[in-house]
Amino acid sequence: MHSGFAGETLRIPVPVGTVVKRKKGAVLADLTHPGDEVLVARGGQGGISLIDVPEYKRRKAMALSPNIMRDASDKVLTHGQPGEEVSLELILRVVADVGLVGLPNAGKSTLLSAITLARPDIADYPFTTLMPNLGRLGGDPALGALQFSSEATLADLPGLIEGAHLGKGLGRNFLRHLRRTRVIVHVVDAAADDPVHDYKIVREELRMYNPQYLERPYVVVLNKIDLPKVHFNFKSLTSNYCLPYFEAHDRLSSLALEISSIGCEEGHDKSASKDDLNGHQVSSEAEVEGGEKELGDYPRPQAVVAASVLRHIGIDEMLKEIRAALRKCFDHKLPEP
Ligand SMILES: Nc1nc2c(ncn2[C@@H]2O[C@H](COP(=O)(O)OP(=O)(O)OP(=O)(O)O)[C@@H](O)[C@H]2O)c(=O)[nH]1
Ligand SMILES: [Mg+2]
Repeated sequence: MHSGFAGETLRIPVPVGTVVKRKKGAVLADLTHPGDEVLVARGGQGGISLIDVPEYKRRKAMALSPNIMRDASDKVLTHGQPGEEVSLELILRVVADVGLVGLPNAGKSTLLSAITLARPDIADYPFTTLMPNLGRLGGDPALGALQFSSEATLADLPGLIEGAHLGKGLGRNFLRHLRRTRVIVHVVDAAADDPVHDYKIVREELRMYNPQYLERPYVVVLNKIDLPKVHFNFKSLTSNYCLPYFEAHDRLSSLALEISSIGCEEGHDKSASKDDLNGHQVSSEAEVEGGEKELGDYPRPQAVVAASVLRHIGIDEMLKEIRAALRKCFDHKLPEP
């Protein structure tokens, strides 16, 4: 019996981080490492030529298979069988250690380009970034060999808006990219009218999409401090933080203080304490456990740093804090996607 050459294996290259699942079905593979492969459809059984097969064996094979063909020169062949056909869904979840999140125009892409060799599009209008951009942060030169390496991949994500978890803006399309990140960096435009409100919108969107995101160590970058408005805005920041005229110059520190106080000490659910930072009574533990956790019940930021990523102000301090957050979760296992 003769068989022809086997057909070529069809390999479809996909980016690292691709999840392969059956359309509306089970996940077949999560390709998180370079070189990972998965067989999604087997090739068919090849056809066989019976030309040189002795007559009695040929008759036997022909009797066994209904799948027989005679060509013009009376050569007998059995047909091959078609290969498997599958419908798949390929979902990309980028593999990055750090995810940059914030409202559109906050300066996420500018930040990425300031500390890595990535050159994403940057522009003064919302939704400049439509797909995640990745950049590689080098190790900390201050550390010697064999010490903790803070090399990390950063993902700059498209801007978030209120209702993103429901699909508004670019919606859920990119919130899933945070799944594999260990550390989150919130980029906040400190020159905006109400940066605290902006920051809360983003945290709230993360919470609504996946509350686990709020448990991860995070750093808040108050960006654009080169703009005078950041330091001299005589309007109140929020209703709780009305700044009298003579304190207006200290807007930035008040902003940092207010943001760093949103949340609880790690390991201490705010609900366990009767008083919050402002001395207000908070709900009892039982009440919070029974209901949904609020932003204040999740950990506070590791750090709130002021920077201008465009003018390279505060970059060292920012990197120090991002590296500290990375170091903190260095040994922690990533949650299963
Ligand atoms: N003055 C000042 N402008 C900045 C700073 N960082 C970013 N910008 C400007 O802010 C605008 C938006 O910057 P991007 O980096 O594109 O913002 P983004 O957060 O990536 O925006 P999206 O991709 O739309 O979500 C650009 O015009 C930047 O030049 C900063 O530190 N200071
Ligand atoms: Mg961008």
